[in-house]
Amino acid sequence: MSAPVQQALVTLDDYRTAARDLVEPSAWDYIDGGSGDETTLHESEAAYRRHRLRPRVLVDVSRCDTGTTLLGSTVRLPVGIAPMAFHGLVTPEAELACVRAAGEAGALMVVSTFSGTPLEDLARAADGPLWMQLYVFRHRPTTEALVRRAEAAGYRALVVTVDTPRMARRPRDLRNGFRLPPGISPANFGSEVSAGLHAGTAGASALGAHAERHHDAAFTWDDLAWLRSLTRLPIVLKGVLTAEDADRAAGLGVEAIVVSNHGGRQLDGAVTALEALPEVVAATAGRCEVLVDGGIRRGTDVLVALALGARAVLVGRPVLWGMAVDGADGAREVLSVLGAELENALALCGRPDLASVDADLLHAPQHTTPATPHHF
Ligand SMILES: Cc1cc2nc3c(=O)[nH]c(=O)nc-3n(C[C@H](O)[C@H](O)[C@H](O)COP(=O)(O)O)c2cc1C
Ligand SMILES: O=C(O)C(=O)c1ccccc1
Repeated sequence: MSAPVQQALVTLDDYRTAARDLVEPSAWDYIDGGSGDETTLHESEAAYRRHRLRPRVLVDVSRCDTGTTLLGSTVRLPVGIAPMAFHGLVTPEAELACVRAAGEAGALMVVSTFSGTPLEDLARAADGPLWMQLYVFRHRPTTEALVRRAEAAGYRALVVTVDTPRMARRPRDLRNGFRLPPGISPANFGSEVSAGLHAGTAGASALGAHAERHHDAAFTWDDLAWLRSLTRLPIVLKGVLTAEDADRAAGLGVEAIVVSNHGGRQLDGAVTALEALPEVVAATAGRCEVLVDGGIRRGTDVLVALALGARAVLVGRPVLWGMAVDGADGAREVLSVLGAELENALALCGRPDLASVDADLLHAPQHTTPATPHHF
């Protein structure tokens, strides 16, 4: 009998299915899971399914260009890799695989504070733009050192995550007593902050306990001014979901916002990022760039986000699926599938470039929560 034919992986969901069997179960749950009932996690993908496109015809789409700029850096795709902790959970090359894939795909990469590879090594391996994600720790010298190192290594922006004053209760991690396996540790700070991540307790997550101890839950808008004064790097706020906060951020001179509910991993029951996007875009009124993440799984999802005013999207879990399947090559393939789907969708929508994508591309959404409050 001949060997079974290896099925080609042609959608991001194919990568998810393939990755599931390759990742240790408690690590899979950490990556795949969300907080609470995982309502926001599921709704974040479903929100994209409720949009319908209005294609235009008889437009020259013999060449379609997916290129743009993000805070002045040129990218071939309006897609960045979302900051995610500990890529070593899915591939031994860890974050180095991801940096290589981002460079080959012409995509932005956002490096997590909790990368398992030092941020300087990643900068040396990169040939595309890198942004550094920052968790603000109670231990301010550690936070400040991360800023200085990101500046020195050539990172082009700081992405301050503001939806994680503490880690949400994530039932899968609590049940599994999730902790880091031996050999995987945060590489960007010392033992004063990294201790305890390998210790398991039934009913608790080592990462949750860590965030409780070290994330600064008292970090406020005033402290953001401190961060602003500390560095000339552009500041990006990740985790904004309301017009009020977006307006305040833009008023403080923040250069970009990532509309995000942390991939359904923080406040369960939160609005989806796609639903929040229009009010954030309206509130910022062009004062800063707006990106969105959470649940983007198809090229048409990218198109919907752009039509609602995002400049680009970030993609999280699918990149980990790619790396679980085939390291750097797998991550590059995931980005290339997404890019090919986007390019295909642009052609079939009669939109030869991203500048021609606007709200006219969208039919009135089906059964969505209104983005602006109802007036009864
Ligand atoms: C395994 C994992 C680790 C993450 N770690 C971080 C992190 O260290 N910092 C951060 O700001 N966001 C983190 N996130 C959230 C992502 O940046 C992003 O908001 C989310 O994954 C987007 O949703 P998606 O996975 O549906 O694309 C993490 C997400 C996952 C899945
Ligand atoms: O798991 C996460 O979503 C996350 O953001 C995080 C927070 C603290 C430590 C490691 C990851």
